[in-house]
Amino acid sequence: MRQLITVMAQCDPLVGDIEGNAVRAVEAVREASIEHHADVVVFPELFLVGYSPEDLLLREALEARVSKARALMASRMVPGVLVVIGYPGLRGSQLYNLAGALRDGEWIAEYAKQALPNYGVFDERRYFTAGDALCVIEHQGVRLGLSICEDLWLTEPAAGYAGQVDLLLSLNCSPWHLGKLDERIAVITQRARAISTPIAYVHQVGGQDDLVFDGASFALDSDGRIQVQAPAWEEGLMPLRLVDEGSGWQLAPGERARIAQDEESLYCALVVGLREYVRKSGFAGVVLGLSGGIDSALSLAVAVDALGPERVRAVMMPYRYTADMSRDDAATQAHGLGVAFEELPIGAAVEALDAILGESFASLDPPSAQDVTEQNLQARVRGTLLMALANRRGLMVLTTGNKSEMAVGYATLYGDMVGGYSVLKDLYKTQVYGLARWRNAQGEHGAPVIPPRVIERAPSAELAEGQLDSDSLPDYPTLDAILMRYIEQDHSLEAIVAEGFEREAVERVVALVDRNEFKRRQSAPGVRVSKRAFGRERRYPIVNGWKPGD
Ligand SMILES: Nc1ncnc2c1ncn2[C@@H]1O[C@H](COP(=O)(O)OP(=O)(O)OC[C@H]2O[C@@H]([n+]3cccc(C(=O)O)c3)[C@H](O)[C@@H]2O)[C@@H](O)[C@H]1O
Ligand SMILES: Nc1ncnc2c1ncn2[C@@H]1O[C@H](COP(=O)(O)OP(=O)(O)OP(=O)(O)O)[C@@H](O)[C@H]1O
Ligand SMILES: NC(=O)CC[C@H](N)C(=O)O
Repeated sequence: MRQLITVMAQCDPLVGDIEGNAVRAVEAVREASIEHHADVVVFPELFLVGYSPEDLLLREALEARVSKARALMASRMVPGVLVVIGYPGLRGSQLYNLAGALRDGEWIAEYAKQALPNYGVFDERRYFTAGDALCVIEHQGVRLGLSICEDLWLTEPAAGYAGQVDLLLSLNCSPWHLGKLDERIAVITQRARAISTPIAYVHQVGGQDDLVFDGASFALDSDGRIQVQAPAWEEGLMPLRLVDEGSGWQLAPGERARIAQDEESLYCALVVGLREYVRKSGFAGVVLGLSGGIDSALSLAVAVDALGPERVRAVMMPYRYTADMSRDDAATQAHGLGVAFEELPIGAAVEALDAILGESFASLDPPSAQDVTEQNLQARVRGTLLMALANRRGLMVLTTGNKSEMAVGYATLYGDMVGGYSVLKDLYKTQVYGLARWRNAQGEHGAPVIPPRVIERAPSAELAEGQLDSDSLPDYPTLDAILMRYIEQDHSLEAIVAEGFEREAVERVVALVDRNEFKRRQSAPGVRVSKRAFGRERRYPIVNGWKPGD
């Protein structure tokens, strides 16, 4: 019997650290060779520069740095092992998204990605020229074909490999959103069947700005059945075996890791997104305002799971509208999770600002019931204090807004919107509730990490006496149902009304969404978990005269 061991290197590069990523690759090849007796080691798409490098791809020094990194890899390779890795490369005057093959100190073949995605979060045509040729490498008697991510999402160009290769190596960076893994597996399964060839789907893991990559690399046999499945959300080397018992090369059954689904994978995405943002940016940790409400409570739970309690600080900043229940719940949660906790009352600061503003406001009519100046001052004092704590301690402020609030502008600019990163940014409020309940159910010995009262009480910004979110917004299930139709599904105002929602509520919500693009543009980045996150995937002009309707 002959066999070929291919190791899928599910690694996490640092975008832009080209030399560092080459060193990471060299170490992974060594480990794959020692631990798994690898004959072939495959890395994800663009691994040397990391995904997505965006306009770093336009830097003049890029080509020289990539060449130096490839030379470094060539000088430190394990003899006899074939390494396939992604990088950008100038060939002639054109930049290509390449997969190169290295063996015994020599780069022996190169494949240029043919299908360049330019939708959703992708902008590859801004940088790359499409390749037009297949690439087959022979290694230890096995014919290996190369392919890069989007190539397999189209019928062509993989079709050309049918009957020509024994295994197709696919290098990928496929940003995660809810349901993505199922979508991905369905597409790649179809491709394996169509060309009747086993496929090794090698995927990046980790986080980069707003994008998260789930790993979960896998290998399919020529009937499209998964024979090897790497774990999601963690780095690792996953071997797969091609065996020939006389009747040709077949993919042998291998390890099959359990893959998290639904809330578990959503929660993992938030944890990985925050952990990698903080680690790669070099912060000592994070600080957040803990209000006794659900958004900051869930953000705190994610932060502790991502960074450990010793790198997280929580601050309760009470004012006259803060209920005792909020103070108690904040303290209970912080102590339960073992994070540093302090109370910084904001009364003196709000009063000082009121006094300074008093003279300027004196000539104006008394504020109307709708005037939010005083409410926003409270939020801005809190934001100022959090930024001061972050400055002095080398921390980053974790901002806690969710997608429902960001959609309708229910947040204060330079107030509760201060912060470097947001874990809930792409989660509707109803999803926040679901995830908080899920996290509580995972507590050790059933102990909730979020006090149940925080989940059960009616949501309030506590910026005015007896204030409830429902005073200014439809209840969250209704708000989210309208928002999901308007934002995720692009339904028009009239179409949403026709689906049975109250016209007045739909008009109000749609107007708020349209009017608050200015606020979203100034909001912190956060983990993308949907197919239609604000920012890259939903780009609207701030100033515009579009009338909502049909
Ligand atoms: N198109 C545009 N382009 C650029 N800037 C624009 C703008 N339209 C308004 N602005 C500016 O923005 C200001 C209004 O924005 P901003 O000052 O933020 O204030 P605003 O949006 O008027 O009020 C904040 C709202 O968020 C609610 N809130 C605050 C804090 C926490 C929570 C919560 O539960 O999470 C809710 C609060 O109850 C209130 O309804 C305007 O005064 C104007 O200066
Ligand atoms: N009393 C407070 N102490 C500390 N932080 C606060 C306080 N009030 C508000 N914040 C911060 O501002 C954010 C916005 O809070 P607010 O209560 O106004 O609305 P929210 O969106 O319902 O959030 P939450 O559900 O966390 O209360 C909070 O998540 C928290 O980070
Ligand atoms: N990097 C890519 O080519 C990714 C595109 C692909 N359809 C995905 O998200 O999986």
